[in-house]
Amino acid sequence: MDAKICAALLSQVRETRPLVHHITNTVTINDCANITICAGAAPVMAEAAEESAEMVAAAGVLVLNIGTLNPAQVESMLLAGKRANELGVPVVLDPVGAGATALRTDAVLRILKEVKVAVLKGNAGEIGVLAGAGGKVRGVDSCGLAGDPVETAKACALATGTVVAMTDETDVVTDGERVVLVKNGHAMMDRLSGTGCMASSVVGSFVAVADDPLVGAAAALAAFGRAGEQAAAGARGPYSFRTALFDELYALTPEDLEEEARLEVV
Ligand SMILES: Nc1ncnc2c1ncn2[C@@H]1O[C@H](COP(=O)(O)OP(=O)(O)OP(=O)(O)O)[C@@H](O)[C@H]1O
Ligand SMILES: Cc1ncsc1CCO
Ligand SMILES: [Mg+2]
Repeated sequence: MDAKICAALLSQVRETRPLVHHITNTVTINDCANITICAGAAPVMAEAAEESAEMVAAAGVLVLNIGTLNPAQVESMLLAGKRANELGVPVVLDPVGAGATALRTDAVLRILKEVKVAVLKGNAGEIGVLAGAGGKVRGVDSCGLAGDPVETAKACALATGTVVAMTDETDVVTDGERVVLVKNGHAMMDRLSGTGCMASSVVGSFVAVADDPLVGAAAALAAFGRAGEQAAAGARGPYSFRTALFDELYALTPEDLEEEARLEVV
């Protein structure tokens, strides 16, 4: 896993333009659609239970995000997720707010039990909760971890049988054995609602074209983080940063990513 692979995957997303089927929250749904386009992929949001399994047949990846979940939406996620498994379409799960309420925690555990998830992408608090390692979540925000981030992410990966992508200042991507740290990004990304959801959309875009979900997730977080670094340069505050974040991901070249991706394989 190195910066060259990140660049190659970015090119591949743009060449193949995979369809990224989202069942996601109402807060950031539009941001997720547009960041997917800026990554080079094609979004579709389709959550009705009457169509979610049908839509996933056309997709390169399914992104499930429980940010504004309700019981009917969870049933639709399960239908789409099971169909994705039958078809070999990878599934990315964003456990937004897991640990904040029982509904959220239970929904994530049920999806993980009934659907084979390729990548579980959460913030530190969410992953800590799902690892049973003392994470804390208030609303949708991480209140941090009790223990070591790498050990927590590894424990979560082993407990869930997924690749875990735990976002923070340094992102930790692991399948429980291999560990990649991604050091791209900017603190401004934490001053804006939805960067975590957008990170899941970008992860989905890359996982759709990658042979290995761990490599796809790490490359995606490097690309998104690099866009964040570039966007912060001219931003006056969170909202001008937001606009620049889309523009910088759209403008990101494989050459720049190969030079600037800051990965550490541990
Ligand atoms: N302090 C930071 N420095 C660099 N990058 C950061 C920092 N905080 C967050 N990021 C980046 O921002 C993105 C979102 O991560 P974060 O952990 O904030 O998600 P989140 O809290 O779930 O987001 P949200 O709930 O607002 O959608 C990731 O790509 C992460 O790498
Ligand atoms: C603020 C918020 N509440 C539910 S989902 C969401 C978007 C970012 O997680
Ligand atoms: Mg955050």
